[in-house]
Amino acid sequence: METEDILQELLNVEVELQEVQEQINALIGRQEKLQERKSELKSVLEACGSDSGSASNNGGGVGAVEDYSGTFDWDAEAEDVRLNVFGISSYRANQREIINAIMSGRDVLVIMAAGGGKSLCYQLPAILRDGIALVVSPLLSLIQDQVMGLTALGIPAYMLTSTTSKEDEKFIYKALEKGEGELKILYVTPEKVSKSKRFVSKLEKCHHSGRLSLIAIDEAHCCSQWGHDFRPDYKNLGILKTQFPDVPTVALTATATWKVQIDLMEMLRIPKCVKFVSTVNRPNLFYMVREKPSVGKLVIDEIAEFIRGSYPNNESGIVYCFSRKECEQVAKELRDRGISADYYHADMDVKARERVHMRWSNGKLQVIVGTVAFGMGINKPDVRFVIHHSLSKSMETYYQESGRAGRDGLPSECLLFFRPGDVPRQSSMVFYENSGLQNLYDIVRYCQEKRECRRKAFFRHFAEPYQDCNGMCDNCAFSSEVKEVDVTRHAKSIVSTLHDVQQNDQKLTMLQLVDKMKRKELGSDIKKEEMEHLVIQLIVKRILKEEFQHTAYATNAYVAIGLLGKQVLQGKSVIKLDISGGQNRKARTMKSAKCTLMSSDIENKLDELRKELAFIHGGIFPHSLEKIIGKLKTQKYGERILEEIKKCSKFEQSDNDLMSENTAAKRTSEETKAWDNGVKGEGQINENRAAKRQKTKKALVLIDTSEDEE
Ligand SMILES: Nc1ncnc2c1ncn2[C@@H]1O[C@H](COP(=O)(O)OP(=O)(O)OP(=O)(O)O)[C@@H](O)[C@H]1O
Repeated sequence: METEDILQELLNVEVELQEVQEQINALIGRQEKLQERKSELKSVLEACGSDSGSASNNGGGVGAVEDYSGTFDWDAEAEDVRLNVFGISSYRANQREIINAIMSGRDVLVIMAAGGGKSLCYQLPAILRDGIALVVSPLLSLIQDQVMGLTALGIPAYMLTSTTSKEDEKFIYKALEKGEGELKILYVTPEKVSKSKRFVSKLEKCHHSGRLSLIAIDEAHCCSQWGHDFRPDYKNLGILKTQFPDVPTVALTATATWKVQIDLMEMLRIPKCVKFVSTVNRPNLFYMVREKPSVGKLVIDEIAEFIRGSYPNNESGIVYCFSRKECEQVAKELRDRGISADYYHADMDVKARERVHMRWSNGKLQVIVGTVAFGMGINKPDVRFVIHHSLSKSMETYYQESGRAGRDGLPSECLLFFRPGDVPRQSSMVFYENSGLQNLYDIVRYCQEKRECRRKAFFRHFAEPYQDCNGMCDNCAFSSEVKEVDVTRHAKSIVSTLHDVQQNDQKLTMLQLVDKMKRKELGSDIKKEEMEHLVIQLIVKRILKEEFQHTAYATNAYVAIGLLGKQVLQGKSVIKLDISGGQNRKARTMKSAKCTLMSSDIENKLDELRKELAFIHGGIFPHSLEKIIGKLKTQKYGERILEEIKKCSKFEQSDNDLMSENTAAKRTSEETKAWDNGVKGEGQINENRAAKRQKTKKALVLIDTSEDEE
């Protein structure tokens, strides 16, 4: 054998070995994913076997389900606090059970969708139990909101953060150490626990004298590196359980995949916690995806048209953008089109950000155009639309971001603009994260889906059984003409083109590849945009793959042949591409959708509203009532809700004063029934109302003050 031949064969063997190694890596990755999915499906099966909303015990061994819905010693007192302190007429799903589990001294994990009412689950036991409850929360703004709300309800709540005055700090430390002064709920950031020895030592003293009532960890998904908001200081919170093993710990989050749940239970050292998982479904959100025009100005035209058409009365919304520069540009262009919009991103100084946030919260600004920095801590309940100018980095992030719409339970819209060209921008940011590319490709699949219910993707992602969408997504609400085109020939040509390119030691970006393909005669029977979709689809299916190269200023994404590329070249795969007919996607909005929508959810919402209004009939002032009515008028189902409000509003006096108690006699029979179901007699009810009116007034004063400050 000639030396040259040997060298050639050696080279071939090395190349093949490299290929085999790549395949092994990919298969190991796939194996991990499948293992994870297997466990998720098993837990779904378990959940299906038991009643939904029931508690599962992670202790293993003994019966998997515990019942916290029965009667308990503290029932009457809990009802009393719920009604008289929080002014809440009835529990929502799982709240009572969670409260009972905490009261029973158990560690608890609560997974409840945004706006579901997680705060009450730890705040109510904090009041019932003797001593001080410690709440760890990730953001100052969240803490401030909570403390302000609790203070308005007359609950002694404080925060110990960088903004706390010396005087308050002294008061808090005295309360912890000596039990002096009135302190029931103390909010801190995770940094306080992990970095302040002084604080932890005071906490130890508090515990030592039996006055640490419970520990609540809000936004607990921040513990996990697999979650979407990992915060290193959350990792150290496990010391709380180690130091205070007998104090019930409750971890709360809106979303946690199975992997995140395992991770956070380990981090917080609560392996035997009772788990309450409520559905991730947000039935009031209408999900839709639109093809994003390649010309930037046309995208803004569409966004502006959507806002003007569906939300002409200054209803609040958020537009999420990929970059800071894009935020500023989009906000300006929306303003040029007559929409009151401003931007929010991490590059602004804190004061400027707060100002924008405040104007938006007060309804003085209709739209915030933000990066992901505009995230956790947004408590505005009446956000009617969330628009994604470009795709998020994962299903989980999209669920969170779009979930900022409709926290008040009223119908709201989530619109995502997708174009394949946005994928490499995202992938070059996330490829180094744990499962970053896989997560991105999951949402790409969601965006490219033209038939399947959008909710199905969420249920699949969070390993939950499917629930009816009730026509609340574009794919369910509108019949669409989708053509399935056989593009095997094109796929083969793409792979062989890339093969030639790689042979010549060259690289192509996605757009360069598409251009090259379009120049070939073969590509001419599908449009350029369709070719882009095809390339992205081939990447998601591992026929192609993305490769990344760093320069001094950026990371560039290139397309290469993927694990399954050879199969296509050998003619072993058939590739199909869904192509939409010529429907006008702009006409696809919730307003025009014929959804059979969520009658039961609307009924629940009405019921809650009815009870609430009957309860605070004198506390709602005519101008705020007008505001609610104005907002609801533009809403689907608004008319129904409006009628209900009007029914209740006959109790209102025309001036801003409180209603005289004798008008209570005019309550409708339904409202009377709601009251009869309550625990109190009429005298007590009147007292409740008076208390609630006071609280409402107090809260309004607080809001007014903050507006003045602005
Ligand atoms: N049982 C109930 N009946 C009526 N309103 C309730 C009930 N429980 C909570 N709420 C109200 O629902 C709203 C949302 O509650 P909360 O802020 O606790 O939600 P959350 O689950 O923490 O949401 P997020 O994850 O978005 O912060 C609040 O205005 C709260 O007062």
